Amino acid sequence: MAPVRRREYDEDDVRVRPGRPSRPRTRIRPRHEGAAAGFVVAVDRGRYTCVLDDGGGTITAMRARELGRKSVVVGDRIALVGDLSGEPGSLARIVRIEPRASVLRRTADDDDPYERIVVANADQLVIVCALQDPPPRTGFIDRCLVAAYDADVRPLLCLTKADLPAADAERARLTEYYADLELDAVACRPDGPLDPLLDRLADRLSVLVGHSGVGKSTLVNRLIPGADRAVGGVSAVGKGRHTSTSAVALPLSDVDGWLVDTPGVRSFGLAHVSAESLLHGFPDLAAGSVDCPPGCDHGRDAPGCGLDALVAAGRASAHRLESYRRLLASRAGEL
Ligand SMILES: Nc1nc2c(ncn2[C@@H]2O[C@H](COP(=O)(O)OP(=O)(O)OP(=O)(O)O)[C@@H](O)[C@H]2O)c(=O)[nH]1
Ligand SMILES: [Zn+2]
Repeated sequence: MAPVRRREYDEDDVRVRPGRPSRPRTRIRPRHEGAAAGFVVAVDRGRYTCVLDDGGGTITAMRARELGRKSVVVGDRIALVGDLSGEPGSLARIVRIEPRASVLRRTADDDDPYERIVVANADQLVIVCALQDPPPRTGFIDRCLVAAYDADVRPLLCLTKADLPAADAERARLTEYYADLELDAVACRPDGPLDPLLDRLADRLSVLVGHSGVGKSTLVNRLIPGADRAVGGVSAVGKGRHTSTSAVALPLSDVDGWLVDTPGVRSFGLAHVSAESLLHGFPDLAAGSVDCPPGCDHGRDAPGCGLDALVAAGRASAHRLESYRRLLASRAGEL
């Protein structure tokens, strides 16, 4: 008999029946002891593409009924049983979702109560933003920062089209705007090396998010040759083949690490983020809230709000406060 490993049992597992010879009985056997570990790289209509930790093979799986209503999302670490061969037509079962290190959420709109998880276990949110064409929008970046801080995921600003004429001026403007934040940023140009970006992607699960046209697909295709992400909305392979709008995790070629492309996610609705958490997305303003009157909502008309005092004292930027209040108002359905 195999030796019993202690951690598989605890007091709840052993029931001693009174009045009988005290023979401990195992009530609960550790479930799916031999299950394989893996992680989810794509989700498509109830089918989950998973990569096995052991050997790195790719298999297709479905959810086991015992998962109940728990959703399985890209990035989830899971336990798999059944047919793990990966042969065409084979189907494994996901029997367990491991605890998530981070959960990146969004709602479709700021007033949409239905929140969905974009990616589990992400280490980093890469906010892709062009320096020109389209010009950078700090409102979008601020919104992504809130989502990142809320999810406890590191934000990285990735500035594309650094080769265009207005790039330097725009970059200076952004640096100034985010001067009070420890916000890491890299700039990319088509003719320049991607090493600074690769350094930051190495050994991480990174999620890319950006508006249409900022050069996200171009970037993914450079980082992962063969990824065939549609550039300019048109697939390199053929029309319609890459119109999927769900997230997909792709392995980086030159370094260890994964990149999650989120074609369907153009921005983050923040209905699920509380007003206080929203302030965490603005660490340069947060200090002001200690001087607020009790119950202050930090809104535009809040009397005696400490955030106004902070700006008046020159310790924070009025533009940043304006951006915070715009998000606050948008969440409250005022826009
Ligand atoms: N000048 C310049 N143009 C770029 C750069 N990166 C991308 N582009 C161009 O910008 C346009 C949009 O690029 P995409 O990679 O399709 O942008 P996207 O963010 O994936 O947008 P969608 O395809 O709509 O999702 C294309 O015409 C690219 O050739 C860059 O670094 N510099
Ligand atoms: Zn306040």
